[in-house]
Amino acid sequence: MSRLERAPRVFAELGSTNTHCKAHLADLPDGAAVLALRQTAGRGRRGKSWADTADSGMALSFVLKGIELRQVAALPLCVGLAVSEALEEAAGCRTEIKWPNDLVVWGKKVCGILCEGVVGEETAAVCGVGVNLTQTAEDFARRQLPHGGSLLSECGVRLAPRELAVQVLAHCDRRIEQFFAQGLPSLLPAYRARSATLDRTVRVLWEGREAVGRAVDVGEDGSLLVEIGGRVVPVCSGEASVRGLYGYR
Ligand SMILES: O=C(O)CCCC[C@@H]1SC[C@@H]2NC(=O)N[C@@H]21
Repeated sequence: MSRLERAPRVFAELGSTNTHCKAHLADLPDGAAVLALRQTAGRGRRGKSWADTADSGMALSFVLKGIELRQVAALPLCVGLAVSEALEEAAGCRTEIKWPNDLVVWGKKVCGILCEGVVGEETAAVCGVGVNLTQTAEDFARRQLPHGGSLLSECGVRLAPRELAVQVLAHCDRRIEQFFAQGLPSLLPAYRARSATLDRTVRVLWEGREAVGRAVDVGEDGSLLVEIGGRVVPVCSGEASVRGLYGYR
């Protein structure tokens, strides 16, 4: 029995699939999935925008109801792993995971994930997945996104959003079931094996301060463990921004 809808509800245009799911949460069942063929006000992490995906990307969100708030913090890693696996299957191209859940190929970001907790009568999460499908290097250069890439520009593969969404939902379903049954620690070996961050020198920015250290592991709660000045410090994704010094943003 699958929890996530296998065939998403398809809209020709939405502002943001995440915003749509949050606004219609009461009417959407647990596991509902929404795909927009064009997104006019896509949202990214840390209040950033996620550019229009008309004909060039996949904008997909799904709803998880009855989730505990503490689980929402670890969910992005689970979804990042699942989408990385889905892209490998669909595009035949290995994506690495930049902690917590940006997916990169050759250091270029091809997918961003935004998981948001919603507190109401019952706690829910809305997870949004944006995949760059067909943009060219020139498109990213024009938009001043030197670290942006697409599955076409980095892997040479042209995928259609509807078909990819079905594969992404199948992989998310499997990993989310594991996440709820066995917890994040059971996913960490597979997550670590795809990490673009571990064993790298990283710059951690939080509350206006900056420190350079080495990313040594991911904790059981999903925090990044960074060795700074001989001490291992857990960094939570909600609190700090982590940038790799080499190879990726
Ligand atoms: O890298 C990021 O900052 C996260 C980007 C998440 C983009 C996706 S596209 C589908 C869903 N709807 C949104 O408005 N955002 C997410």
